Amino acid sequence: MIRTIDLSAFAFKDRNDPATTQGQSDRLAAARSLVDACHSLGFVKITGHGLSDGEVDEAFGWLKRLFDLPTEEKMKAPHPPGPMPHRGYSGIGREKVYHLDDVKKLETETGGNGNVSDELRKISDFKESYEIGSEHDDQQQNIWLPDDVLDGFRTYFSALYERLDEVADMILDAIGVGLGLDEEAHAALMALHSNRHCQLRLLHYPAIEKDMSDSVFARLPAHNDWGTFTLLFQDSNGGLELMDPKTKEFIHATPEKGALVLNIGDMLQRFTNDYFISALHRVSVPGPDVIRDKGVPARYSIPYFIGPKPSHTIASLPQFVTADSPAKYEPVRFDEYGALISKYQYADGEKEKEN
Ligand SMILES: O=C(O)CCC(=O)C(=O)O
Ligand SMILES: [Fe+2]
Repeated sequence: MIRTIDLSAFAFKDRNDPATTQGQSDRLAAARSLVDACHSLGFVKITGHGLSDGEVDEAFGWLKRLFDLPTEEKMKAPHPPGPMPHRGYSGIGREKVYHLDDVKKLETETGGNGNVSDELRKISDFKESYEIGSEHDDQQQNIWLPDDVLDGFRTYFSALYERLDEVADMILDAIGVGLGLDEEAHAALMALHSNRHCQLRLLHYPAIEKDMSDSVFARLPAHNDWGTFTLLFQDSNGGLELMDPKTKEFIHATPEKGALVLNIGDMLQRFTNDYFISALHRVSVPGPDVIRDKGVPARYSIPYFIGPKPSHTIASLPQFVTADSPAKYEPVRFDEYGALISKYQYADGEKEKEN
């Protein structure tokens, strides 16, 4: 079962004054539970994060309006070829999500000559997405729909980015408190979050109709997120599954009103030298029998990916490297790591390079 941790002691400082003894002990208890949950599974549900149900419902209202637009309207903000900049709209099946191990295997099998990208796309992802970053990102500019297509879209989502960024900062701070880090280590932890380099992703997995039971497609294959951690809001239809690292079984993240799902990403795994494990997760498609019987409803989700600035080098914190747990990772630059992982995300980028 996925644990649910209430972080209101951190989110509502006015109600839980950190200067008081009660405020201090409430914060410490919540932070320790959070760390404990991240340590044992690598994912957790969080309530009391500061976003009201109304705010979350409003965000999903925007997603519905966005993805209900005709394709030619959505294509007025097209994601460019290649993985960077990772911004704008990607139509159904365009972006491919995969596990790095699958890529390594295919690269070995083909001796680097075969078309890994085509192989990965034999089963395409039945989803469409829209990627948004900070308006102050110095490396990737946002690609917005013109205002006459969806009035207020840009204003709304650039504000939501900033709002989620505050939540991310609060959660990272809580993790530091829960880990009992000293000032220097806490600062190193907080550097795993750059306000200008996070990513807000809007996702729509269309309904799978009964008559589609003969087609083979994925929604989102099992993968790890490569940043620090990810916060995810999902609609009431569910579908997200995360792997328990001990039993290797996938656990369904049952939707819970008011709760977001946090999953640890590769950078926090490396920073903690495996004290936190990056959570393998997926959105699966039920078998043909289920589809034939009743189909699968559409799913909307909003992940927010937290990461450091691209040039930041992530090294394991010395206190996590011990005789019992020797160093497992070389320091790595975040942008170099990301480039390795996202290489085949957009087939057109690879083709462009070949030509
Ligand atoms: O839609 C979901 O629930 C999962 C999204 C996700 O894992 C991703 O975009 O990396
Ligand atoms: Fe993910």
